[in-house]
Amino acid sequence: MTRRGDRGTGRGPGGRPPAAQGRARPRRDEARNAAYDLMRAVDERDAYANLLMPTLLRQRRISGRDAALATELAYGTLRGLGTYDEVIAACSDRAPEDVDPPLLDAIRLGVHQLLRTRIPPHAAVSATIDLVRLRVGPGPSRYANAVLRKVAGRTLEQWLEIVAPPADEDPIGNLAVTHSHPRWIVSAMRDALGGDLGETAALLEADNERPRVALVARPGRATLDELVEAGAEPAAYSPYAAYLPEGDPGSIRAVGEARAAVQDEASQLVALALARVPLERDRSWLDMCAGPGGKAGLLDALATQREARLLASDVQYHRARLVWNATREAAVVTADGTEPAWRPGAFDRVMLDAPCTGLGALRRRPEARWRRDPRSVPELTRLQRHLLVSALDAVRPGGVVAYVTCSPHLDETRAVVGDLGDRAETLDAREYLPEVPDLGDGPYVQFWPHRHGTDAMFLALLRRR
Ligand SMILES: C[S@@+](CC[C@H](N)C(=O)[O-])C[C@H]1O[C@@H](n2cnc3c(N)ncnc32)[C@H](O)[C@@H]1O
Repeated sequence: MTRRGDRGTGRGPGGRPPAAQGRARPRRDEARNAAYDLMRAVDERDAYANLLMPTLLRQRRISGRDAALATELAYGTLRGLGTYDEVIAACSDRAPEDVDPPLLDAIRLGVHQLLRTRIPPHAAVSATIDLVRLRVGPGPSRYANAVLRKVAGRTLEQWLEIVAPPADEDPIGNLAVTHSHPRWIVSAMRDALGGDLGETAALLEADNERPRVALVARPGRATLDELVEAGAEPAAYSPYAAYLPEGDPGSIRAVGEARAAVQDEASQLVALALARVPLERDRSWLDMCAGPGGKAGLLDALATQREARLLASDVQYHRARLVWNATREAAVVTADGTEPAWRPGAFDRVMLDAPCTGLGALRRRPEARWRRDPRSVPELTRLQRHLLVSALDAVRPGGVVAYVTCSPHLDETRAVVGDLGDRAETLDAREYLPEVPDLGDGPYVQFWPHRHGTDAMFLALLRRR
């Protein structure tokens, strides 16, 4: 990382301190410095913003409004940088990719403040210039100043009129720039939404919102009332879900004791749908890709209530350990689902929550959309098909497999479950979630952030013939 002094001495020509050049000594703003450090860690070390931010705030003892500001600035800038780079390009004689990354990140932070926050423009510019002087150097601050002053001359809407391709000529490009998503993701979302561009725009907008914190009360181990007493509000669909408007979920007793947990509502509902399919024999369940254990935690609780047993497995040891912590009665193993460690036909129900691009959870990981690579899709779909064949081998004839992805990409969803021949009967999964509206045309279920306030999770229920 470029540190103060790497690029400049902090002193003006002739050894004069910067204050002597007509500008006061730059002020160190803790919130903006934390946001900036987070962005640099994402760029340089492939850090996960949502994992690093709480640590960074704790280490620096940043709390309250400053913590909220640092988080908003960092996450908002990471989400919005597709739009911001187009604006920066229009205000500079250098393309963003030719700007030194530490300087570019600082300018992006400034653009975010100017175009998407209520911070007064003069404060946004001067705070950013201070940040550049402190962290990048006095020379680059002149360039940053020139760019930001141009950016400040227009609103976001006015800039979009200039920098976004016209919607009638290039609808995907228009949505990509307007809502700050890579083009290939916009195309994939549009396809999954049946070509509806208006709905695609609503989805992309929802991806730019921070998701609410959803909790699950694992049945038989915690109650919704317990979560409500701790300040949560019952959710719309899942009988086990509540949303926590504020506060640290870890401080809720039931969460601390693993009787409840943080879990997206759609994740709860796909597990519930699998458990709801009526079966004559119902003793033995498998969660094939269980780490870190969100769905396994709920399946384990549901299985225990009806005296069935769950085997939870993951190919990675450290993820299997997390499953161990999330479950109480389940047997947990480290195993590759494509090379089964179990007898064929041993299970009545199998959950296959397959590794995927995660395009359905972009709300949660501000930088994820820029990290995903469309070239990873064919490799993932090969693995998904392989795991699905294995899941169908693992379930007994008449038993049921839930194929789940946290991605609505058609290659990972319909294309994987659509060519099973006569190995399996596809059930209408919507019938097992009657409380949830707008799940699509069936027989599959597709959750959406803009429709349900959940991740964009896909579910197919397949009964082995
Ligand atoms: C989408 S995540 C599962 C999330 C989990 N079901 C939950 O609700 O918390 C996919 C998991 O599949 C695991 N995985 C990837 N390849 C696998 C394989 N060949 N066999 C078993 N697990 C695999 C990954 O380690 C990852 O933990």
